[in-house]
Amino acid sequence: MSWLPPDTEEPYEEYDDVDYRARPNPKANRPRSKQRPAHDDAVVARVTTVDRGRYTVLVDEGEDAERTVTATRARELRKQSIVTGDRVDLVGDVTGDEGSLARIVRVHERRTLLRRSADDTDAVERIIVANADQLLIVVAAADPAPRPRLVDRYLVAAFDAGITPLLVITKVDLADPSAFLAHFTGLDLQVVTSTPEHPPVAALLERLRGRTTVAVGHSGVGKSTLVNALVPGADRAVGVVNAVTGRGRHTSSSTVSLRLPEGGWIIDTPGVRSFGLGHVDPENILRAFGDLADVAAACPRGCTHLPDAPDCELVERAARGELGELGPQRLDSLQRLLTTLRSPRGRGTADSLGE
Ligand SMILES: Nc1nc2c(ncn2[C@@H]2O[C@H](COP(=O)(O)OP(=O)(O)OP(=O)(O)O)[C@@H](O)[C@H]2O)c(=O)[nH]1
Ligand SMILES: [Zn+2]
Repeated sequence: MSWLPPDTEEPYEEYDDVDYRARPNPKANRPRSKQRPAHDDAVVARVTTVDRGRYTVLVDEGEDAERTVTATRARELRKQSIVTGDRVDLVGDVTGDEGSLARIVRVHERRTLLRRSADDTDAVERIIVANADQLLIVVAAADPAPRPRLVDRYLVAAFDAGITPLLVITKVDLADPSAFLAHFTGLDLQVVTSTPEHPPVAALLERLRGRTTVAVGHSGVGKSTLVNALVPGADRAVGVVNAVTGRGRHTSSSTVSLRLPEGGWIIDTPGVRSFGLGHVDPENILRAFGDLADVAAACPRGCTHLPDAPDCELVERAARGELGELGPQRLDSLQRLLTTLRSPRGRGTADSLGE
């Protein structure tokens, strides 16, 4: 499992080397590290799918010898989470031949980490995807109705992870999304709209090229339809929205990496419908609003930056009209996201995902 202790910025290094090597070896007098092979012959691989302790990885990516290999994890990595998107070192049978099994012996340092908690009061986090640079948030204009607070939660997760969000509104043939989109005018958020007849393939491929993008969205919004349009042959199962619940059928549940025709990856996360945000540091959210973060540097220590915060530099400058044209709206968005973090989910239904 990939549970990690709370309040640990970079827990991986700890698990990577120090943790297990320092442990006394009950079976021998020699230090355990001496028994361990150096794995100098290890090859680098990309984890594309994780399924109950089995990892599907890609070796020699982009080369003639590129192949898919099935792997397990080395015993000493039992405390280390290994997730889709990870770069790993692989030893053993790395041929990828039928019935072969390789072994993951190291996980490379991660550039980004998209994570979630079980719920908002829970600081224990679970990593969803490693090394992604973009979060594709798929929302339907109708059927199911869009919920700004759900998108807020996705945005918080993206900003916390240092990942760029990109919003796709599907089913604009069914409803006009402008009222919904008005919620996000203060954000640096690219928005693309989609219908099955006019999937924004060119516009999206442009933004996805060469990057690793994680796609998230509530069931039934048309994410599979979109992924199929983007990745010919992806064959993501398209469900039917239940007329009563407005939800789609859950057709698959494992996170899958799909290669984009023009380079780059899209990682589909059918199982991820909610984002507990208990682990998120509000500072990371503020950091995503660079201009406001600069101003907030002059705030009192521990300032919440919420409308009632005493002597908040942001609130005061906004009131004096000194935050620029979009400033008040941006502050509004920031405050909404910070409030999202503070209000435990599950009390109301507005932002609970009903799953
Ligand atoms: N009218 C309309 N229907 C769409 C659009 N995109 C998808 N749909 C339909 O919405 C339903 C759900 O689409 P899916 O692609 O399965 O949705 P999903 O988000 O992958 O849902 P899960 O598989 O449950 O995660 C299907 O019946 C699609 O045909 C759209 O832009 N307009
Ligand atoms: Zn403040």
